[in-house]
Amino acid sequence: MSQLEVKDKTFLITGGASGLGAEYAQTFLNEGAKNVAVLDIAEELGKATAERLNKAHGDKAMFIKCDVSKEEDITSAFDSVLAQFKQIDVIINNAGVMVDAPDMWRTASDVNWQGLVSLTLKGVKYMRKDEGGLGGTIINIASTVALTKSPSVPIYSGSKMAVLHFSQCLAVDPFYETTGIRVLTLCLGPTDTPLLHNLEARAYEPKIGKVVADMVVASGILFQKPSSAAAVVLHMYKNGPPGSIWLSNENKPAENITPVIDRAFKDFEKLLLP
Ligand SMILES: NC(=O)C1=CN([C@@H]2O[C@H](COP(=O)(O)OP(=O)(O)OC[C@H]3O[C@@H](n4cnc5c(N)ncnc54)[C@H](O)[C@@H]3O)[C@@H](O)[C@H]2O)C=CC1
Ligand SMILES: CCCCCC(=O)/C=C/C=C\C/C=C\C/C=C\CCCC(=O)O
Repeated sequence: MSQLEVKDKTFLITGGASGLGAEYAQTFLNEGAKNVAVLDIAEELGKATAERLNKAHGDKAMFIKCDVSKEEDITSAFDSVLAQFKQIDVIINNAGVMVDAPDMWRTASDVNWQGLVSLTLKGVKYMRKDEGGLGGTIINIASTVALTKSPSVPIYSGSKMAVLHFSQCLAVDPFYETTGIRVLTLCLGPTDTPLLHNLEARAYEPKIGKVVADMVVASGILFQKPSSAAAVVLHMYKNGPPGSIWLSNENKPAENITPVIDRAFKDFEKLLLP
């Protein structure tokens, strides 16, 4: 597969006001993206990010306040991006929160899971070539916690496993041949953003949160640079075959882990199929 162009493409990035979403916006504009729409619940931050991007890149960015846990926000944000930029070629479903605490887990699950599903379905409907669209790319952000067991944040981890499995099921052949839409998934390892601050308060139970927070400090686990994650997303966008799953961990280059995941599923199939 030849490399896909970033030039002339319009990106919609959720959770793009700060953290990794803002890093992805910057990276794709640096690569010549035509436009970037930043959707986020954080209004002041989002406006400031769009202003900064516009200063550096000449009015190519827009901010739209959008809470991805709210269906009506997603619909109206999607329509606003189309009204302003006339097209959407790439959706990065990046918005995510890690809070399994009793008063927050439902809202967090709506953001991490339902919001991502909703925007993916909206993107598919709009982009699909078999219904008059131009095709495109949808990048869904999962996590390495979808591949390992994290007892302190089981709800967050479950939502990331759901993201991974939803994306791979959606992409099964002949999805790409039919729609012209590449669905790509990123399993992201620990990356230095506010998501990993204040770990103690994020567990489903305070006692466990303390244990994890202490363990992370004691183990000296590497939080990779946001720029490493962005480089992987750029690589995936340019080179990722439809349905592929990628790893970004410890500042290493992009690794296509589709064969590893497929092998595991083949083992399940051996158990389950006649
Ligand atoms: N930082 C890390 O170690 C890892 C992050 N990830 C995933 O990467 C994605 C981005 O995470 P970070 O940038 O690290 O987090 P972050 O906390 O630094 O930034 C998250 C962004 O999402 C926005 N957001 C929160 N709730 C929202 C909502 N309801 N609607 C729209 N936007 C909302 C926030 O305002 C913020 O701008 C998330 O999906 C996260 O789960 C995955 C694995 C590791
Ligand atoms: C605390 C889990 C942080 C999850 C953030 C994420 O999406 C991906 C992180 C990848 C690795 C974990 C990073 C730091 C945590 C280190 C040990 C976790 C132990 C998990 C647990 O006990 O639940």
